[in-house]
Amino acid sequence: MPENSITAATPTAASAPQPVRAMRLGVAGPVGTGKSSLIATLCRRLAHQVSLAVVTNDIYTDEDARFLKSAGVLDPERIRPVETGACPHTAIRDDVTANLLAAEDLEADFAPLDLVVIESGGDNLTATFSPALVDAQLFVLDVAGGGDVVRKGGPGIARADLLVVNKTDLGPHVGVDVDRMVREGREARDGRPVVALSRHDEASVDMLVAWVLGTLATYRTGAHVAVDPGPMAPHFHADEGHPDGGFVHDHAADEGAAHQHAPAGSGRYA
Ligand SMILES: Nc1nc2c(ncn2[C@@H]2O[C@H](COP(=O)(O)OP(=O)(O)OP(=O)(O)O)[C@@H](O)[C@H]2O)c(=O)[nH]1
Repeated sequence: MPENSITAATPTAASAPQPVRAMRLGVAGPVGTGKSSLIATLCRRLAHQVSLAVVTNDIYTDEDARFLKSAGVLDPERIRPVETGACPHTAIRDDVTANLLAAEDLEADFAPLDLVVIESGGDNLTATFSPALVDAQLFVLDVAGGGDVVRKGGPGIARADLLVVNKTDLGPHVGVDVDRMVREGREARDGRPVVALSRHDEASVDMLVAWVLGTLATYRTGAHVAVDPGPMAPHFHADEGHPDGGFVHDHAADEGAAHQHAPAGSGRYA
C-alpha cells in the first residue's frame, strides 16, 4: 500500500462565533472515481458517532441516492437526491439553490445534524463546489483513470481541502505507480493533504475518517474557513441550437455572482 500520511485538521481556539448548522462536506470528481462508494464507507464508519445526512446529485436520475439507500449504511430518509437536469457543476457552483434547499430540509427534519455530505454528479477536472454551498470539499480521482490524471491539474486537484487518490488496490492491475501518483498529487497542492484510499484497506479508510472528524472538530470551534478552490477553467457546453453545436465559456468573471447557463438547445449562449 502507498505511503500514506495526512494531518487531520486540529481545532484551534477561535474568536469566531461557533457555527449553528451542520458542516457541509462536498465530494466532487470525475465520473466513476468512487464518490458514492466513498460516501457509503464514510456513512458506515461515522453514522454511529455523528448525526449524518447525504444529498446526492445526478443529472437525469436518482441513481446515486438509490445506491446509497440499498447499501443500508444510513437511514434511507436521511438520503435525498437532487436531479440537476444540467451539467453537474451548474448545481454545485453556479446556482446552488436546489442543493441548499435539500441540505436545509435535511437539517430541519433531523435536527440537530452534525454533517451533511453532498455528492456532486460525476463531472470533469474543472468542477468544484461553491463555498456558498459547502464548508469543505474532497476531490476524488482514481488510479484506474491513469497515473497522469493528477498531473493534468485543475482547481479541485490543486486546492480542494483534501485530494483523494482512490482505488489504490487497482494500481498493480492497471500498471499505475500509486506512490508516484500520490507524490505528484502532493507536489501539485503546495502541502495541502492527499489521502491514498482503497475501501479494501482499512488503514486508508482510518485516515479519511480522521481527516473528516478533524475538519468537523475545527468547524465546530468556528475556526474553519471555507475555501473556494477557484473558478472553473474555460469549458465547452453542448447546445444543439448553436451553429457550432455548443460554445466555450469560462467563469473567471463570476466573482461569486449568480451565473446562468442558457437552457440546452435554446441557441442562447451564456
Ligand atoms: N477496486 C476498487 N473499486 C472501487 C473502489 N471504490 C469504488 N470502486 C468501484 O468503482 C466503481 C464506481 O464507483 P462509484 O462509487 O459508483 O463511483 P462514482 O464516482 O460515485 O460514480 P458516478 O456517480 O457515476 O460519477 C464501482 O464499480 C465501485 O464498486 C475501491 O476502493 N477499489
